[in-house]
Amino acid sequence: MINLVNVNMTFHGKQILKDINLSVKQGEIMVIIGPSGSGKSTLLRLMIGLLKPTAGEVWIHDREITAMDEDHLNQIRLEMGMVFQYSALFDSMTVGENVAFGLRQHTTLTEQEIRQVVRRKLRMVGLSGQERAMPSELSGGMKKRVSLARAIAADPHIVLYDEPTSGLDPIMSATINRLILNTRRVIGATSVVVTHDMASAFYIADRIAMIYKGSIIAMGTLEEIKASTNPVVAKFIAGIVGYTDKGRTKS
Ligand SMILES: Nc1ncnc2c1ncn2[C@@H]1O[C@H](COP(=O)(O)OP(=O)(O)OP(=O)(O)O)[C@@H](O)[C@H]1O
Repeated sequence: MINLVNVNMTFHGKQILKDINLSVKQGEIMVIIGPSGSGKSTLLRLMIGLLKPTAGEVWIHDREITAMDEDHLNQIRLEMGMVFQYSALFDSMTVGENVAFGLRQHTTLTEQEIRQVVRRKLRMVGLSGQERAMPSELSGGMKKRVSLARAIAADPHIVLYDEPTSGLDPIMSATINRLILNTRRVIGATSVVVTHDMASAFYIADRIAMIYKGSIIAMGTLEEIKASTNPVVAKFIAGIVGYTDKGRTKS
């Protein structure tokens, strides 16, 4: 369970997030949509404690994390996995070492146990036998899948995804979408997915929250979002106000 209470975030005097209240239920897939620069990635980084809000509270299960020191935050992060926007694999490590990284750092599993987990997670993302490959040998979609295998290596209670389908063709996007659903089914993880890909949002979301200029302007099930009378929401989901490949919004 994730709970954001009156969260505000300011960078260099500019308010990026305003009075955000967001509750993600156990096992739910919450999708965050919104134009480029509206504060979506910032929201994810607040949830995993990489940023501290200027004001407000961030609750992970029953613990409020904003005032925690790094040691306590690291303990909380053991229960969380994050799939970063650009996969963020360690280029000098093999695929297997990437997936094993967190397990080696933070668990007491033996090497044999770690190898078994790595094999299982790579199988889950359709990359069986790729342990020895280097990230540079992989396509973008494969890198995303390795990144997902790494994020779920320790069976986290919470998985955060930052633009998991960006830059992928429709077939690979569909594969990633199915993996997100499968991850929730297999490990029961509470999931937050930031995306500008409306097809993906519609496919995987239990609920959708739309951020616009730092505020949540709509939240609800797919049907509720589709029925929104807010013109900004209606235009966004119809693709009229949206994200372009150049990272700018059009209106
Ligand atoms: N560490 C930082 N320091 C200063 N400004 C920042 C920082 N991180 C984000 N910002 C600013 O906050 C705003 C929101 O950024 P954020 O990355 O959260 O948006 P986003 O909705 O995820 O955008 P995109 O869809 O393009 O990834 C942007 O104007 C960005 O420049």
